[in-house]
Amino acid sequence: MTDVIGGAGCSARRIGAHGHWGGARWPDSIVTVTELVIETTGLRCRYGSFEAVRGVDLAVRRGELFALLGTNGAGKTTTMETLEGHRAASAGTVRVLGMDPVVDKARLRPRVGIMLQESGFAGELTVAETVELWRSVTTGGAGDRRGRFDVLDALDLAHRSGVMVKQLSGGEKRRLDLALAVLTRPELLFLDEPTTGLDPESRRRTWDLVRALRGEGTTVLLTTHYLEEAEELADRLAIMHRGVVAVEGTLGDVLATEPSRISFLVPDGLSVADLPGLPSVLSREVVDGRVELSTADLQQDLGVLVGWANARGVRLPRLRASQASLEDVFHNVRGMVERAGVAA
Ligand SMILES: Nc1ncnc2c1ncn2[C@@H]1O[C@H](COP(=O)(O)OP(=O)(O)OP(=O)(O)O)[C@@H](O)[C@H]1O
Repeated sequence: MTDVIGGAGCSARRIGAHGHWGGARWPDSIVTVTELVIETTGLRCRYGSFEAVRGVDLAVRRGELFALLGTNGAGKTTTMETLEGHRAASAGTVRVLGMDPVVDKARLRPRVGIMLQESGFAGELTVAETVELWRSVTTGGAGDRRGRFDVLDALDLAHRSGVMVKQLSGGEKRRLDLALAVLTRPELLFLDEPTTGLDPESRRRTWDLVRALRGEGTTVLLTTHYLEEAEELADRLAIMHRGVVAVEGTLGDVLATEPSRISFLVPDGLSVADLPGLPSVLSREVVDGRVELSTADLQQDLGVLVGWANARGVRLPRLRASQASLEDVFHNVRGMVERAGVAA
């Protein structure tokens, strides 16, 4: 099991809990009764003497979209390439659709769609020829001929069918990569940074297509550097740093691992000493007359504070309350990993 902890009262799994997954709402029964399309246990991957992935446990359930986020060099691509069967694990177990992705690569290929960071298709072929070639490689020529036009259409590439791949723009190439990955309507789709370099409209189209596939039951493992992409699409997500998973769960679970904030100006005629004590406050600072609180339970502390003020007819000038953002959590993963004592 990866070395992770759960924050009190939330079901995210977070690194540093002395070898067990914590979190009150993470019932084992869910994991055991739901079919796992991807499962790794203690996954480790080496490049020579350098260990890029250092004991990762992943459990991706059928039909969910799981986002793998992380700092540069965290090991996301290495993990994905191992799941795709492109490299062997140096330790741990890996199951994809119940099979070993290296040993059973040929059996997995028709069921899995892969969008790599770099595709490397022949530049001299047209878009249509590339799609046709890829269709015959992956399905032996069988399959739905109409489907290929639908997917080119969905990604706004139909009008570029007769253009050579080398003449496509970077964003168009990326969209072609995605079109090829989804051509056979795979059960499982690996998307490695699918929207890097795309303009906002193309990104939106890509999200729509991914959502539609997920709606049809496709399981998706996505890596991305765009936090809003994970927020938009992911059922669950994990954030990696230096080869380990720092935190994992639904977006809500992951956000709940970081304190929320409340701030307001000290009301006229009162001093800081007059303010009420709040049950879940973690820290309190007063800067230039502004009270800044961090809290483990925003709803509870905000309720107590506002209730106190209303009962006394006190206004709390420039009152602001905000939950932690995914960016806040992301910024703290380095610290989480270091505090857990597993930094490389
Ligand atoms: N072929 C290789 N030989 C040696 N080291 C490698 C090789 N490929 C990757 N690495 C190293 O392994 C670590 C993990 O790399 P990986 O590409 O998996 O990270 P990543 O999380 O996908 O990073 P990024 O977000 O920057 O793309 C990095 O430190 C990288 O330098």
